[in-house]
Amino acid sequence: MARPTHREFFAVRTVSQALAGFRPQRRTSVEMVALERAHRRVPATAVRAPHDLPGFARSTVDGFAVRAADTYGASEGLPSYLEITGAVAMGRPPEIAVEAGTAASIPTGAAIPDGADAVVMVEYTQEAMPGTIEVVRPVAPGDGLVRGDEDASAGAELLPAGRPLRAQDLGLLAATGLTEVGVRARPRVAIVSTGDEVVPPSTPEPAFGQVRDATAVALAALVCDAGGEPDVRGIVPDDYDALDHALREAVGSCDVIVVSAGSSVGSRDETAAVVAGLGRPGIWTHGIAVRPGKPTLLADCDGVPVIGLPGNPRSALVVFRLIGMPIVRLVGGATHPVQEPGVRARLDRDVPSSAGRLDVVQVVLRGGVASPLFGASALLTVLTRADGYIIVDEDATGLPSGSDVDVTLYR
Ligand SMILES: Nc1nc2c(c(=O)[nH]1)N[C@H]1C(S)=C(S)[C@@H](COP(=O)(O)OP(=O)(O)OC[C@H]3O[C@@H](n4cnc5c(N)ncnc54)[C@H](O)[C@@H]3O)O[C@H]1N2
Ligand code: MOO
Repeated sequence: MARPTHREFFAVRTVSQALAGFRPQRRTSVEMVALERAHRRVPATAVRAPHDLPGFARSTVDGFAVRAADTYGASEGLPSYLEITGAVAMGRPPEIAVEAGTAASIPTGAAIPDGADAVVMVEYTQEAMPGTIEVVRPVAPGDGLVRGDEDASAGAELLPAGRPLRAQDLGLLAATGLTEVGVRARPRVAIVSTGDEVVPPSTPEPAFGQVRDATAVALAALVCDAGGEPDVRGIVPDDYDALDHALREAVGSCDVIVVSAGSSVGSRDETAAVVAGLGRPGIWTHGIAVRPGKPTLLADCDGVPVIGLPGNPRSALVVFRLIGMPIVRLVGGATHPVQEPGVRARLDRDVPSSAGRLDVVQVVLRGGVASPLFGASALLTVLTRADGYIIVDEDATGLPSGSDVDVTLYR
């Protein structure tokens, strides 16, 4: 009698072990990009201020540049009288200096003239007679202005390495005259779909038993979200040689490889065998204690991280968000923790879970109440109906109805 073949994977790693322990060394190269193209790109090194910013002391109000001491004790009943000796023009060096008993009119943003150490807002002055103002409120030195190095002093770190550039970061770089920035190239991420039954989404009428590839295009979108450049490489049949060929090609031209399906223990599931022979050190784990997504595979093949995702599209997307996107970000130099948008909400049903396994549960949000969505991993609409998801940690054995939970929102 033929002995039944029995293959098995072990969920030997938890999600946190995977996130902390599977840290590929690979980083993309550095390229210079113009600010206009730098949004969300990742600085390869910290950016330092080439000079003081703003570079000269500036007024922050419309008013009069003064010596603060000349205004001490000023009030409505007992104003200080100051002689106006001139006006500072916007965008030009001041042509006058402020001496004791005098003031210069100044607009918001203009350079503070020599001798002045504060600016009185125009609202706290009035013209006593032509050429003389009354000041009815005292100012302290430094009031109504920013110092020449107050935004940044020369050499100070403006932006950290590894934090994707945001709109305000681009504004700061522009203000310092840095019109280009050195960033990591976008990691090129190969997306390989496998399965004899999987056909392109454009297939008008799949044969009975065939399914359209739902995963590749969705993974490509998540790759973009993680700062990568998706390289969708089509559908490979459940065949060792075909998959071996497809993955070898990808290793030569990509920074990360994502294989969807074929990670489980069925007779057609070739991913692990192919990945094991693809490069060193090879498979880091085959199996992660997560639901959905247990048959996940992580490998480093000659410096290229390989992520084998479960075939069910929903599971694939959940795992890629949890474990794949951090890998893409890391290879692309993003070392800063990502704050996903989230809200607190109250669960309206019990959520069961087993200890030792992390569960990702989709929820619908209505007025601060989170309703869990249940359904087989094969069902995509559980994801599309959801507003976000909650995580039941490894050490919890479920969450009771009424618990306050953190919901991570799908954007
Ligand atoms: N005996 C066991 N069977 C299964 C287990 C198990 O632990 N023991 N785990 C189940 C879980 S959980 C998942 S997830 C799947 C994962 O299987 P594979 O990664 O080997 O993937 P396949 O078997 O090839 O496909 C599963 C399912 O997904 C469909 N699929 C695959 N690719 C696509 C795609 N690109 N677009 C749309 N749908 C896709 C495929 O047709 C299958 O229906 O294994 C369970 N079984
Ligand atoms: O891992 Mo399966 O991915 O639970 O559906």
